[in-house]
Amino acid sequence: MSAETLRIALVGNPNCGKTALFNLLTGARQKVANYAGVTVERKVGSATLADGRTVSFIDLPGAYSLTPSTPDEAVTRDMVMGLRADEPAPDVIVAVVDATNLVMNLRLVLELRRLGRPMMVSVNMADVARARGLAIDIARLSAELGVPVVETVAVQSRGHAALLAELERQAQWSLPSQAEAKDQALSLPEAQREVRRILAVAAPGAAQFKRFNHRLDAVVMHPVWGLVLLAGLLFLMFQAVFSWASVPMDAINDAMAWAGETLSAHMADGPLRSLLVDGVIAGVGGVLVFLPQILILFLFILVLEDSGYLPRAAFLLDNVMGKVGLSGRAFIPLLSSFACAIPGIMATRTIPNWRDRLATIMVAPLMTCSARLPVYALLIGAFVPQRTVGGVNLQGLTLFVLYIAGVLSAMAVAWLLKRVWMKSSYQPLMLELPPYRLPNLRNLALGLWERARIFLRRVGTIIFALTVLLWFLSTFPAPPEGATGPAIQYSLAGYLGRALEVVFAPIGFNWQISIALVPGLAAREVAVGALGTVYALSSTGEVADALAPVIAQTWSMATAYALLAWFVFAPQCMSTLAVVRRETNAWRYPLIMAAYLFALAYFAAFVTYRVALWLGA
Ligand SMILES: Nc1nc2c(ncn2[C@@H]2O[C@H](COP(=O)(O)OP(=O)(O)OP(=O)(O)O)[C@@H](O)[C@H]2O)c(=O)[nH]1
Repeated sequence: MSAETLRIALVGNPNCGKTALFNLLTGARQKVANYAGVTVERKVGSATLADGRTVSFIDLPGAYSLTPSTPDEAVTRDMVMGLRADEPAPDVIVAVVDATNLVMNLRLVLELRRLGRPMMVSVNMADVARARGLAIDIARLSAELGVPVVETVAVQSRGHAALLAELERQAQWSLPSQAEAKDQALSLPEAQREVRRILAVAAPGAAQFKRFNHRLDAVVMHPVWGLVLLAGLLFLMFQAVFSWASVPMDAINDAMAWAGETLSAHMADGPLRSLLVDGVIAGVGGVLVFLPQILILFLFILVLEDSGYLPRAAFLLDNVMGKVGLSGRAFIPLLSSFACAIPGIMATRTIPNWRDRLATIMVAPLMTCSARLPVYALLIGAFVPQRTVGGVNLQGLTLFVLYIAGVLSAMAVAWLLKRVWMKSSYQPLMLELPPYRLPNLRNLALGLWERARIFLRRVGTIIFALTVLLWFLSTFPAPPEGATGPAIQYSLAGYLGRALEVVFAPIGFNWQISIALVPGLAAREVAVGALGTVYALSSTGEVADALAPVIAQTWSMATAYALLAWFVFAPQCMSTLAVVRRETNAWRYPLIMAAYLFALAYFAAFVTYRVALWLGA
C-alpha cells in the first residue's frame, strides 16, 4: 500500500455496528454479533473510492470513551490518538453511532471531535430507529456537530455509498474549521448537557427513546425462570446436535464407504491404495463426518448471539461466576471458547483486572471446544444406545452432561485459582444490554459458512497432513517375513503405541488409543482420524468398517468412559498454549496450564476407569 493511502478509522461504542459497516465497506468477513466486545484487535481492510483511489479502513474495538478501562479500549485510544509507536494516527475518523442510543453514543463523538482530526459521523442502525418512530434530522445533526453526517444500515447494505462519497468529497481533508469552536475538554455532566442540547434540535425523541422490550426481560432475566429457560435452551441445543444430524451424517458416511470400496475395487493392492483407503478416507473421512453436528451446534450459538440473548445469560450467571471469583465479563470469553479456546482467550482482553483475566484464560480450555465434538460424538455414537427415553434422546443427554462437566470443572478450577493464587475483589458486571433482534438470515448464513470453512480448512490441511504422516508411521517398516497379526504392530507407530501404553494402561487406554493421542496434540479432532487410520490398518478385512462399530466391539465400556473423561480436560492443543504465551507474555502460564490440564485429565480418566470397572462396565 502506498504511503498516500488514506487511512480511515471506524470508532464507536461497543455493539453499534462498526464491524458490520467495516465488512460492508471492505468486503471483509469479520465476526459480527449482537453483544459488546466482539472486536478486541484492530482489523484493516481496503475499499476503492469512485475516483479510483484506494483507502484503507481500520475497524477498532468498541470504546465508551477515550479514557480506557480495558485493554481493548486502550487499543482504540492509542490508535486514534496516535500513541502507537508502529503506526501513525488515522487520517480520518469515522465515528459510528447507534441511532437507537444517541444519548450514550454522542458523548464519544464529542470526545473524538476534540482531537481536532478530520472526521465524519455515520448514524448506523437507522432502520431500527426509524421503525420505532425516532426521527433524526441528519442535516441538523451535522450542523450542530460541525462535521459531515450520513445515515447507514450496515446489515442491509445501505448508506455505505453515501459514506464513501462523503469521504471522497472531503478529498483534501485539510482539517476544516470543525474542531475549533466549542472543543475544550468537557466534564462528564457538561458533555451530557451538550449531547442533550444537540439532540433537542436534531432528534427530539432520542432522550426518551426506549430500546428494550422490558416485558420479555422480565422472564428472560428472572432469577428462577431465566435459569430454567437457559438450561432448557442448552438442553435443546444438544438434543438437536444428535437428532437432526443423523441423516446428513449417514450420507457422508455412505459416500466415504462408497469411495473406499470403489478405490479398492479399481486399484491394485499396494502402498498407494492403502494410503488412500486406510489413510485418507479412513482418517480424513472419519473427521469430515462430524461437519453436520458442528454446524447445528453453531446454528444455535449464532441465533443466540444475534438475538441479543447471550449478554442476558451473562447477567443471569454473573452471580454464579462471582461466587467462584470470576468476573461477569468472563462469560463472553468462556462462551466463545465453546467454538475454540483461541478466540475465547483473546476475548479476555475485555476484562480490566489482570488477575481476573488470567484466571479466565487458565480455565478457557476447559470449555468444550468444537474440536472435541467429533471425539465425543464418535464415542457416544459407539457406546450410548440410540434410544429415546421419555422424549429425551440419550445420546444428546450424554453430550449435554459432558458439556456441563466442562463448565463445572472450569468453575471449580477458577474457584481454586482465585482462592490460592489470583485473589481479587468481586467486580460487578457492567455490560450494556443490546436490544433483542430477530436474527439476520444473511448473518447466520455467513456465520455458518465461516464455521464450515474453518472446519474444512482444518480437515484439508492439518488433519490431512497428520493423517498421512500417521499412515506412514503405521505402515513402515513392513513386518518381517512370516510375521503374524496386523502389520501395524511392527511399524514405528506400533512401537510408539506400545511404549506409550505403559503410561496409559492404568487409565484403560490400549495401544491404538495411545497412538491416536499423539497427533491429537496438534488438533484434537485428529485423534478421531488417527483412530480411523490405526483401526483400518489393524483390520485384516479388505475395507475397514466404519470406526464406531469397530470400537464398540473392541473397547470396554470403561475404556470409552475413561477416554471421554480424558477429553473433558484434554490438555493437547498446541495452538491454545501458543496463544496463552502470546496473551500473557510469559512461558510460565502455558506451562502451568499444560501441566494442570494433563494432571486433571489423567486423574479424571483414572477415576472414571476404575469406578466403571468396579461397577462392572
Ligand atoms: N438492524 C440493524 N442491525 C445492525 C446494523 N448494524 C449492525 N447491526 C447488528 O448490530 C449488532 C452489532 O454489530 P457489530 O458490527 O458486531 O458491532 P460492533 O460495533 O463491531 O461491536 P463490537 O465489536 O462489540 O465493538 C449485530 O447483531 C449486527 O447484526 C444496522 O444498521 N441495522
